[in-house]
Amino acid sequence: MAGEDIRTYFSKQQAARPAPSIMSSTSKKDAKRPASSPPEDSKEPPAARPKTTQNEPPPEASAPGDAQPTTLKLTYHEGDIFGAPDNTVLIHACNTQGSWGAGIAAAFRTKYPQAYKAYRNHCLAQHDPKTDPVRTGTCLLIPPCETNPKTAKHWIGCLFTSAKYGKAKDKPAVILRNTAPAMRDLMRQVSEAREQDEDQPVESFRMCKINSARFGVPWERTEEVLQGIAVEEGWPESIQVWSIE
Ligand SMILES: Nc1ncnc2c1ncn2[C@@H]1O[C@H](COP(=O)(O)OP(=O)(O)OC[C@H]2O[C@H](OP(=O)(O)O)[C@H](O)[C@@H]2O)[C@@H](O)[C@H]1O
Repeated sequence: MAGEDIRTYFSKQQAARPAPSIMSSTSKKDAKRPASSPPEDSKEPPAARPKTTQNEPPPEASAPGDAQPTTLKLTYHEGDIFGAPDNTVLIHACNTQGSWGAGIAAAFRTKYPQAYKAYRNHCLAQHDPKTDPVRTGTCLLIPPCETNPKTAKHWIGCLFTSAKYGKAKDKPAVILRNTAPAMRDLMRQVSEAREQDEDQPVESFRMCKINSARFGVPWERTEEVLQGIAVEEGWPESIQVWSIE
């Protein structure tokens, strides 16, 4: 991404969204929904949609000749995800219990102790795993917050794709169902953060092969879900997938 104009990296499609509360998706609007339901999408209100009959395609389906929406592209890279330049968002999958206990999450905990505190605070203080759990299908976006001056200025995107972890983790189908809304929530929050504070611009996105190890979902299934996400204005059109294998 170095040297690349970030305006070419983000989509220029028109959006019609009001601005934003940022960083956590637990907005007042969302507070009424149950813990396991994904957030509403920010598409046009239902009233604006054409009525359909049984013989007509659903409103989401495009008519013949319509331009297809741009969908998210993934590019593949080998190497250390943590070697990213400043202003990169590092994305990983998380449980809602406040644990970055193993796998790449444990590496995040070691490298970004302040971010780990922010994640714990979100799961255990802003929410409560027993009485008011973080909703799966959402994301916590943590801006660069480390106090060690040697630590790179990385944003961290925590995709809540499973409520629990270990043997109690959600089933693959549930994790996959949570993945697209969590990623869309991340995109929305990044887009809003860029509108609000130009001093901390997000310039690129790196993710590991989320869900694929401890969460037990074959990468190809997560890949298919991510590649189906329609890109909205201000969202990145591509995400880098980094692996060390
Ligand atoms: N140091 C490292 N550097 C670079 N890449 C590394 C790496 N270590 C692993 N990878 C790769 O990163 C991908 C994802 O593999 P992971 O198992 O981590 O994540 P996941 O998304 O399946 O599951 C999430 C839950 O795992 C955790 O542990 P706890 O349940 O808390 O104990 C969390 O807290 C969540 O809950 C795989 O391609 C690994 O090869």
